[in-house]
Amino acid sequence: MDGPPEEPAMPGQPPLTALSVAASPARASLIANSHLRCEAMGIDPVRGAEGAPHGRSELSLALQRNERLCSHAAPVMEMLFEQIVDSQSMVLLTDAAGTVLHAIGDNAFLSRAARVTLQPGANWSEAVQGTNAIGTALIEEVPTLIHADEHYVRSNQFLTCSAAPILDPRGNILGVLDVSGDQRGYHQHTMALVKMSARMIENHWLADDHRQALRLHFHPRPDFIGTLVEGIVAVSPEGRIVGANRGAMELTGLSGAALRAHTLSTLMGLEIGALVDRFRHPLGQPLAVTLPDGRRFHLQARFNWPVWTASPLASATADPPFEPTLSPLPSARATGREAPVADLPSRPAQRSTTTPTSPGLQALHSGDAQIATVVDKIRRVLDRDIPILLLGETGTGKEVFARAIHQDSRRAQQPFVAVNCASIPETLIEAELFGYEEGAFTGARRRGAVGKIVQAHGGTLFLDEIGDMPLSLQAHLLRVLQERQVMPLGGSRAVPVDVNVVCATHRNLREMIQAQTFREDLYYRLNGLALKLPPLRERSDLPTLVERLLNQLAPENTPRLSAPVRRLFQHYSWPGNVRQLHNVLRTACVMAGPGQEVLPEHLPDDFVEEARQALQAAGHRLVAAETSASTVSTEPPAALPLHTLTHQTIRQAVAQCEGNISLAARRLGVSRNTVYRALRSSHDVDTSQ
Ligand SMILES: Nc1ncnc2c1ncn2[C@@H]1O[C@H](COP(=O)(O)OP(=O)(O)OP(=O)(O)O)[C@@H](O)[C@H]1O
Repeated sequence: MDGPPEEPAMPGQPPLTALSVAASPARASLIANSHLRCEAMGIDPVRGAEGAPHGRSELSLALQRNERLCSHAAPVMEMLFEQIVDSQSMVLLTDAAGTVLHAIGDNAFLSRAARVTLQPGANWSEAVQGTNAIGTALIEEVPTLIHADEHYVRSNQFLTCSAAPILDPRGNILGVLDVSGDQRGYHQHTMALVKMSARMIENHWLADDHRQALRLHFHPRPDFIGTLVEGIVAVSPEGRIVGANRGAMELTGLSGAALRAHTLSTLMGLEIGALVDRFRHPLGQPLAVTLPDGRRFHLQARFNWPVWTASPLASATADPPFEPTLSPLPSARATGREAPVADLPSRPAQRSTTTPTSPGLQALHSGDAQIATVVDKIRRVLDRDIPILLLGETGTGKEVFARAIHQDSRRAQQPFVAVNCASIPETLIEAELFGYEEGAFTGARRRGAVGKIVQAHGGTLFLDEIGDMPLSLQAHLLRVLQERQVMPLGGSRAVPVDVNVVCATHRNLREMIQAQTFREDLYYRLNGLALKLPPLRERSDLPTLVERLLNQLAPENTPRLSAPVRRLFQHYSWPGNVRQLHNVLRTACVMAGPGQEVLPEHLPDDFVEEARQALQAAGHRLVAAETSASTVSTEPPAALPLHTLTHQTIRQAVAQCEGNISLAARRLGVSRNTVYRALRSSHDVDTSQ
C-alpha cells in the first residue's frame, strides 16, 4: 500500500478527532471489539492485511451474482450522491462479503480513495482492511460510523465512513451501502442519509419480491405512513405474513422469522377479505389496529387491483379465506381444503397473465416437440411431491423451467429460492444451505443466519448445478430431504421444512456415481423424474423463440430479422443456447433501432465471424456468399461433429479475447465454467492424440 494519500487543504474546516464525532459507550465498545479482532487476526496496522484487490474477472462475477442488488441500489446511490456532491466523498455499494461493486463520487476523491484500494473489485471486509465501516457493519450487522484514527490500518485514517447493511425481507444481509469521505469533511447527518437510503433499497426489494402480495403499510402515527420509517409487511392470499421490512421489525419488536410465523389474523386480528373490502377505495382512511402485546398502529393496505378484486370478496365474517381468482390457489395444506380437480387445467394460463416476469409452463411452448414432451411430463407430476431433475447444457433454460414449475404449482405464492452449488465456495455452501447459529464458526455472523432450505419453506428450492455439490455435503442434504427438517450448523434444534425440490445439472450424474463422486442414494432421492432440455441447435422452434425474445426485448417497436441474419442463426451451433440467443438479440435490438430490420452488421462482430465459419463448415457456401461474398471460402466443408465445432468456437473466442476467459464467456453468452470445460476437453483430445 502507498501510505496515506496526501490531504488537500479544506478551507475553514477545523480537523475533527474521533472523540468529537460521536462518543457513545456503545460505539466505543464496538470499535474496541473490532480492534481486538484485528489484533487477533494479526493485521498489521502499518501495512494492512496481505492480499491483492480482486481482478476484473472476479468483479464481473460479483456483479453478475449481485445484479439485482445493483439494479435496486443504482438509483438510490445516484440520489444519495446528489446530497453529498462536492464534499470530497463517495458512495459505495458492496456485496455481503464486502467486495465493492459500485462507487460514485467526486473525481478527485475517487482517485485518492483508489490509492487505498477503496474502489470496485476491492474487498473491504474487516479481515482484509481491519476496522472500517463496511467490514465492521458486516460483522456487527448494524449501521456503523468509523472515523479517522478509528480505522485500524493507518493509511485508511484520512477517511470518515458511514455504512449501513442492506437486508432482504428475511433478514439476510445483501450488502452494504457506504459513504466515505475526507475525515475533515465529516458531517453528522451523513449516517442518517445512509441509513435512510439503505432502507429505500430494502423497501424496493420487498415490493419487488411481493409484487402480487397484499402489502400493509403501518406506523403508530398515520401521517408517517408512506415515509421511510413506516413498517411494511407482505401478506399472501391465505393471510400469511410472507415478508417484512426493517421498519416492521423495529415497530413490532418482532424478528422477520417471528413475523412470518404470524397470520394477519393472529398479528392484527384482521381477515384478509375484510381488509381488501375496506381498501377497495385507494384513498381509504388508515385503519387502527392493536397487536397482541398492545402496540397500536394505523395501517393502509396496497394491492394489485385486477388480481385482488377479480372475484367476489369474502367479507370480514365470511368463513372461507379470500382467494383471488387470478392468483394461484392456496395450497390444500394451507387452507385445509382440497382444491377442486376441475380447476387445475386452467391454472397455468391464469398465472402466466399475472406474473409476466416468471411465465408458467404454457408460455414455454413454442412449437418444438421435445420441449412439448418435457412440459407435458412436468404437468403430470406437478404438485405430486415428485422431485424433478432438469438436465441440459448451459443456457438451455433449466432455471427458466424451474421457475415455471414453481409458478404453476400450488406453491406459487411461496418463495422460490435458487442455489447455484457451483458458484458458492465449498467452504460456504454448507452454511448457505443449512444456515447456522450464532458463533457456529469463525467469521459467522453474530446472530447466525437462516439457510436457503429454510428460506424456501412452503415453496420451491432450486438446486442448480447439483453435480457440483461437494460429496461431503451430499449425505447432509439427503438427510434433510428424507427427514424434512434442517439442523442449522452449531444448532441444537431442528427446524421442520416443507419444500419442493427441483435440481439441475449439465453433468452426467450416472458417470459421477460410477466415479464415486456423487451419492447414488441422493441421486435416486432427487431424480423422481429426469428431463433433458434440448440444446438450441436441436430445437425446431428457433424462429418462434426469436420472435418471442424480440417481443420481450422491444415490445413497442419490435425489430425483425433480415434473411441473411435468419440464415446465420439457423446454421450457427449456439454453444450458449437460449442465453446466447437472448444476448445476441439484445445487442441487435439496440444496434438496429426500433422497428428496423436486423442486418448482419447489427450483430456482434465475433458472433458473425463464428456464425459464418459455422456456415462454411456446414457446407452452406451459397448462403454464406449471400451474407458476405468476401469472407467465404470456396473449399468444400469439412463435416465436423457439433461438439468439435462448439469447442472450436469457444477456443477461437478465448483466443480473440487474448485468453480473458470472463470476456470470452460474456461474448459467447455462456458461463465461465462452460469455457473452462471446453478448454479442458480440447486439451484432453490434443494430448491423447
Ligand atoms: N424458454 C425461454 N424463453 C425465453 N428465454 C429463455 C428461455 N430459456 C432460457 N432463456 C434465457 O436464457 C437465459 C438462461 O436461462 P437459464 O438460466 O434458465 O439456463 P440454465 O440452463 O439454467 O443455464 P446454466 O446451466 O448456465 O445455469 C435466461 O436468463 C433467459 O434469458
